[in-house]
Amino acid sequence: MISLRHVSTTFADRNKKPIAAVDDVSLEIAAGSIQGIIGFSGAGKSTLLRNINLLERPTSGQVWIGNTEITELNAEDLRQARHQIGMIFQGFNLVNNLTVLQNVELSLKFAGVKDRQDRRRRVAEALEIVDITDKTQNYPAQLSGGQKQRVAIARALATKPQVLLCDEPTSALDPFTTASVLQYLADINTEFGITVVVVTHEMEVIKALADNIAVMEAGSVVEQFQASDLRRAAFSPRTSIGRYLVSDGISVRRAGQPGTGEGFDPAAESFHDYDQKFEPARHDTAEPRGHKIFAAVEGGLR
Ligand SMILES: Nc1ncnc2c1ncn2[C@@H]1O[C@H](COP(=O)(O)OP(=O)(O)OP(=O)(O)O)[C@@H](O)[C@H]1O
Repeated sequence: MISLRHVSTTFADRNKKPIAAVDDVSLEIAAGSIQGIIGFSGAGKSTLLRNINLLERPTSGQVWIGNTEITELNAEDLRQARHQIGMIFQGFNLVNNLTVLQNVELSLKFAGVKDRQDRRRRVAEALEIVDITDKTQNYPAQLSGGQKQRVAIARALATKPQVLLCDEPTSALDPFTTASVLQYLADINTEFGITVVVVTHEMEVIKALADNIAVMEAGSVVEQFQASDLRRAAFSPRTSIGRYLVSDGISVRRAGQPGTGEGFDPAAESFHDYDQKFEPARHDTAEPRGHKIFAAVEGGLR
């Protein structure tokens, strides 16, 4: 239902030299699925995500949401279409001098919901979905990171979108809070059938959440597979990220000791810089989506 067709986005660097942030990407994202996009820092993941709602308009190519080519829409039609596409960010992007209620209500005001009572009812519904009704009158500074992200999710859901774009949604959160936020995203996908697109550099996030995975390198999608492929013994990914995803984590060679030959080997992969951003997969407790994610830590989270 989301179709990116030959999408390219070029920026100019400080010396006016072109940077192909996204380079001829074609990607089909099935309605109701969770699509993960993973890659090196600077691979073009965020730009590609922002291409989907034209927060960053592609230099060339087409973006289709369902039967609508949104790259063709005029400003007013695009404004309407954007209400079908919610977005959350690593830094939450809440308005600091507005309460939780006012933050969520803002998206409804922008969407043109005129009736105040109607807005308030929809705010209450959205806050209920992420279990944060007790913080309605709080300001963002009075919330934890996880609570802020839940408010941001409520804000994105208030207009009842078909698509939820998530740009590094858990990168600023600790592992326990990460598990909680991922569970909400999984539940929202299951319950409302919302298509979720998640950009992240966190391997365990991709493993826990995504149905389908696209690996980006230097502006291109270089490999695609399904999460279920990662559990097939015969699956042999081409990219180092794919190999990391099927491995149990990083194996480090120690001087004078033989390597185990298992896991992801940063020395062998020439992957040092990248690896500093990545943590070993610590949670082998992740269950398939639809079950509780990270069941071991779930009890005290909500
Ligand atoms: N507004 C911009 N102006 C100029 N260059 C940009 C702009 N936005 C992104 N870029 C460049 O485009 C490339 C892709 O950036 P992008 O943020 O999409 O990558 P990313 O994979 O999301 O990386 P990260 O995980 O570090 O956020 C990078 O080289 C980046 O410096």
